[in-house]
Amino acid sequence: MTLITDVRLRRTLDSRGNPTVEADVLTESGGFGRAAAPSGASTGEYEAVERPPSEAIAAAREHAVPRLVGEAYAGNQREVDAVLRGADGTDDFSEIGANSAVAISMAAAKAGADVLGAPLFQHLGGTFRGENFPIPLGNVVGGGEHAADATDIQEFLAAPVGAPSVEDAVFANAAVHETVADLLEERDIPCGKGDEGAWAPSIDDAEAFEIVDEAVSLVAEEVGFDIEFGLDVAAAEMYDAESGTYEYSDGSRDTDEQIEYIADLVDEYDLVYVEDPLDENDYDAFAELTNRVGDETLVCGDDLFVTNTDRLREGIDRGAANSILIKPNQIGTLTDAFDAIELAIENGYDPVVSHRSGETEDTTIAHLAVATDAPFIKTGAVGGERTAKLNELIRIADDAT
Ligand SMILES: C=C(OP(=O)(O)O)C(=O)O
Ligand SMILES: [Mg+2]
Repeated sequence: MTLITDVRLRRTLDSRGNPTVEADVLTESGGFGRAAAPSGASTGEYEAVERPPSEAIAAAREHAVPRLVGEAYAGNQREVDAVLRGADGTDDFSEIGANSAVAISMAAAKAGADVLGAPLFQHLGGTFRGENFPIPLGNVVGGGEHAADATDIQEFLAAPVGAPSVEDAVFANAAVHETVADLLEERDIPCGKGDEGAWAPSIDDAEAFEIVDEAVSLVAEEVGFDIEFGLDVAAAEMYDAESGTYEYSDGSRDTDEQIEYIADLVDEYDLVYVEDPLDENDYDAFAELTNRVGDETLVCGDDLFVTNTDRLREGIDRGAANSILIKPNQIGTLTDAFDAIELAIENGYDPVVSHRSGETEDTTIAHLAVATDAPFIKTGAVGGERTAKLNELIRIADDAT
């Protein structure tokens, strides 16, 4: 019944106004799934390859579609994803593009769920999925590669760790976002927004810490539960391999100084989450920082692990980080993302399912997070392509109770 009868691919717009790949998967018994690929700006060196959408679509039509139509079953996700890998024939999806691969993979999952008449999270997670909902990490101030002339640190993320429900958590993050705007206004700091909808003021990181710290405290007091915050440093973007230093607007830090700096920030602001605090090639420095602050905070590898089980295994062996960011398009298929989540959980690493800075209305990651019982999801705080996922989480929670 879930035999794939058609795969349609087209170019659509992402949230940055760039073209992306959208896929429709149709099945024999009338199942339908549609999904679109997101796109990163601060991409990791070891990510699967995103090809220009028109090239990715042409290559997928030539190599993948004929092997799927009339051949593979949308209800069998591992089979669909194995066909995608086989049709591509490379390690990094450089033939059909990880953007075509992930769009087809996610659309097939939705078509499989549609045939069953089950919500996607149920199809992906099965009867024995967990009962928990992820805590959303909401980007409220940012810069780096996501906004010009703003903070060096890419993302300041509200973390409503004490929220009694996913709905309360989502609204708390939006309230922190709004409170940040009030505090900026009080200080006469004009600002626009970055790619993910976070405020992107032209201030230094020290001032951003003050403002976000105050905003989370004010909102926590108002809502009556604990809200902390965390960071995506995206340190690979500021690392200069030649000099071995991290380049900030106000000077450089060598690796030891960077470790010291991050450890001090964790202590000073009780950070609950620190993503990519060090360069993507420096497992040793990640291990050293994890050793120092890993009991107090999540040290998360995004560019470090790129949702890749080989890189995660290396991290586990070396004690680098205690958390992994999961971005399906970094690796190309839902199967690969699932395997990375399972490997993480088996080894005590917290998976954090994540959006990209260039997004679409697609809500697959909300279902993936619930299906796998991931403790966190990072998908912004405001903005249509971000609220698409946040509102889907609220709907899933509503349906599940
Ligand atoms: C979401 C992120 O940004 P991008 O999609 O640009 O990699 C990130 O770095 O975690
Ligand atoms: Mg990141």
